[in-house]
Amino acid sequence: MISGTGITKTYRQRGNVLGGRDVRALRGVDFSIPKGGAVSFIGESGCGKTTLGRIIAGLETYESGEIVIDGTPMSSLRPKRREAEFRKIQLIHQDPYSALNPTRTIHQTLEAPLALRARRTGRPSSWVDDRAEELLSLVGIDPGYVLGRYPHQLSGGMRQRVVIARALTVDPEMLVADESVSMIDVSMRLSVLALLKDLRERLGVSVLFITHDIATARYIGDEGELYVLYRGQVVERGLTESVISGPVHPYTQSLLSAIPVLHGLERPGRERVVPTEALDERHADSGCLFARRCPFRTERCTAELPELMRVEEPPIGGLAPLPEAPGAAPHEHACFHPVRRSVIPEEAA
Ligand SMILES: Nc1ncnc2c1ncn2[C@@H]1O[C@H](COP(=O)(O)OP(=O)(O)OP(=O)(O)O)[C@@H](O)[C@H]1O
Repeated sequence: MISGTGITKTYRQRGNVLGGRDVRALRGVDFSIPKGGAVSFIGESGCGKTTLGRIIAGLETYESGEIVIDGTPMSSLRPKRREAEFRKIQLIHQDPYSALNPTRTIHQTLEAPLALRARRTGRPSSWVDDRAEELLSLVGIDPGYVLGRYPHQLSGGMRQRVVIARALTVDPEMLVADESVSMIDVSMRLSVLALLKDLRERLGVSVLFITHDIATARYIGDEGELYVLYRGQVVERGLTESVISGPVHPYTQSLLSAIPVLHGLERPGRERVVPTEALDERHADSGCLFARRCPFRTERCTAELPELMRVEEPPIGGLAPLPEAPGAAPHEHACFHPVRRSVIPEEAA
């Protein structure tokens, strides 16, 4: 289990000739990713998803808050032990062209981390080759075909699978896939998604998926949880299905309203929400961060910052909430005027 509380991150812009301001990338984010779980972070460009993913993978510093891995707070550990804990979380580089060393064969690429692991765990050196073959088979490629080849001799899809196999060499507990920084094409994207789903089921590894595409989040996390980020704050979270079928925060509703309609088969949701203006980082930092763009804002919204709170029962607005399974993540939102709206495309009559 990997969790975080109150994570904040500011990128300082000292000496910026353009007179830029510090960027508050994360403003006190809490999250919890259960063992074997599927969690997606979504939000538009600049909301802080990549920063959060990199912090969770131990690749970025943060000013305040705490990351806890399997019950151990990371701030309590010395750097070497902390590094070892963060190794349980592997970021999958989504650009398969630059993620692999072009001068090394696939065998060499996998051999280095496996040999280190064999030494640490007292395994015989023959284990290294066996495990390399096993991992390649696990990600769906023929070891005999790829082991002696260099990255440029493989297709993009194969390279992507090798990258995932390399992440698996350390037996991680969690894979972090940041799609927002990826340059992979649609067909490759789908096969990576399917592979991650499969690995989650077969190995029990948890998957954190970072994307701006809500449909992708729905596919990867159909049994998992969805976190919607806006300007460094979680504005809504809960079971993916619950958030997608009954969003209560106007920002989530605006993301869902933008899902394209299948012409002739669907019609737009009846209560689609369109922000009143474009995202602007210079918008005020006081009150609700979405207030300036929200069609439903009131005076309270521009004066006070709403904290995450549980979606109330009985239903708010016209739509009934999904029943919550015992022990399931509660559906929460940060809005003073939560109303369920029918925003996703509906079947055409
Ligand atoms: N190294 C950096 N130095 C300064 N500002 C940064 C740096 N990295 C990110 N930022 C800023 O922090 C904010 C959050 O960035 P981040 O990349 O985490 O967002 P994101 O939601 O992942 O966006 P995208 O989908 O475009 O990758 C943005 O305003 C971004 O410009």
